[in-house]
Amino acid sequence: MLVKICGINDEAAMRAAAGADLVGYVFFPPSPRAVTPARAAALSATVSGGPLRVGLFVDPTDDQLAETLAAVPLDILQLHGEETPDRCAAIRARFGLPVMKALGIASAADLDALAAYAPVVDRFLLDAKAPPGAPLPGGNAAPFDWTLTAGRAIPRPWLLAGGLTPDNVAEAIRISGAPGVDVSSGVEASRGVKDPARVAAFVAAARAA
Ligand SMILES: O=C(O)c1ccccc1NCC(=O)[C@H](O)[C@H](O)COP(=O)(O)O
Repeated sequence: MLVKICGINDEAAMRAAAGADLVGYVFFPPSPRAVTPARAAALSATVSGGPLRVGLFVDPTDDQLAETLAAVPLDILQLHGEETPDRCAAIRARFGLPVMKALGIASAADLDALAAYAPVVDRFLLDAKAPPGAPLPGGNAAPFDWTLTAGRAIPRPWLLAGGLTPDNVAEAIRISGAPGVDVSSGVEASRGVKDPARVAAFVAAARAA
């Protein structure tokens, strides 16, 4: 079970997430969880040999990616915008890092899009579609119907995201069949502020599932 804590923006949360496999830094300024590349580098230094570092971008330019990577080493690029398969392929080739493509899921038909991305990405993050009027494309505490992925062949390793919490993650894994999970809002004390106890509880609950 792969566990990712997304939107890490302070040291206490980073320490609490040390038992996770992946931590996500949000490089999208409108987000309340956004960090600068320099801040992400400082946070990474908090935990030696810690989780893999995922950089979350929304329709990034090559310049944004290059400037970010010059300031902070990242292990995986998460693309959470409207990036096409061709754009994912170009980013992966130019920057030489694994790409995790986030896709919003609201119906079984949305899973059909995975086939076009599978040859050019390394992992999927299946999230709820942003609710109408939501200011962010992700991190909205919105779940999707977990039965949609049950028994369905997903053509790359994947993480389940959207509305997960320490209390529902075990059930979500059981119903969806997910081999990995990702959380942001569900481990926060208030929007954009991680609660270290909830972070640790989420990791423990996902590991026990
Ligand atoms: O978290 C954000 O602020 C964010 C902003 C812009 C694009 C994506 C964002 N988050 C993506 C994630 O990976 C979240 O962990 C995922 O959407 C689940 O979020 P939540 O439902 O809040 O747990």
